[in-house]
Amino acid sequence: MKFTDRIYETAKPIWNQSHHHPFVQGIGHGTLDIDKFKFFMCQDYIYLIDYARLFALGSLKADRLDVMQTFAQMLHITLNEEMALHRAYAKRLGISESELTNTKPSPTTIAYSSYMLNIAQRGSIKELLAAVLPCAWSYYEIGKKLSEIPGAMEHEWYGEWVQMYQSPEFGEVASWQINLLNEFTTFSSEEEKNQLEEIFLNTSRFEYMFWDMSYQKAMWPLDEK
Ligand SMILES: Cc1ncc(CN)c(N)n1
Repeated sequence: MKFTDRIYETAKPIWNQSHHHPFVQGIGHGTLDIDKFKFFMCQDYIYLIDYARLFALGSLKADRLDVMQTFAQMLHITLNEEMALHRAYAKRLGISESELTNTKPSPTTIAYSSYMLNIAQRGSIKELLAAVLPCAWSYYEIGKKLSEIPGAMEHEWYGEWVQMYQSPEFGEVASWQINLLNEFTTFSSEEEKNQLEEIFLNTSRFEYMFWDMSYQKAMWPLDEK
């Protein structure tokens, strides 16, 4: 059994809950409150800035030129293609680019980005891959599932989002990461595999929390006025 098949099976209950979350279902059925989507887009934009840094770190840590190139390509796609979707949405939603970049991160965004960056800075390239993999893989899976809902790809607000994440180009990013992680873990001990699985589960949990945070538009639970 491939290592990624094993961790996919373990994470399935978490991924199922993400898929059935009202935020995700609201995108697919076109019923999501636009203010929640706006909140998500702003938080996701600043999340992606840190997410892109992980690919830069992957390129730095790689000891093979082809792996460096792959990480560099993923960095390019995130900064110039995925984030272009957010910039285009922001324009339509009346959010300026500086407002978008200067979004104040929510506690969940801080926790998720910090966790990933910590793993990427302190850990091995395998740990870095285990941390980023749920991001591309689960979004591709969600995009594919939502694209099967009649009208989801044509929705005036959420159609472009579904189109982007179900696209073969986005699926290729997930496949790159899956193949690399399988290759790098060929000779890993059971102990190392367990550690990598735990990282994969943690970022899968953070993915669920990100949907929920967006649905609740959850910032700090404090009144500072
Ligand atoms: C929180 C989150 N996770 C994953 C992705 C897909 N790169 C994203 N845009 N945002």
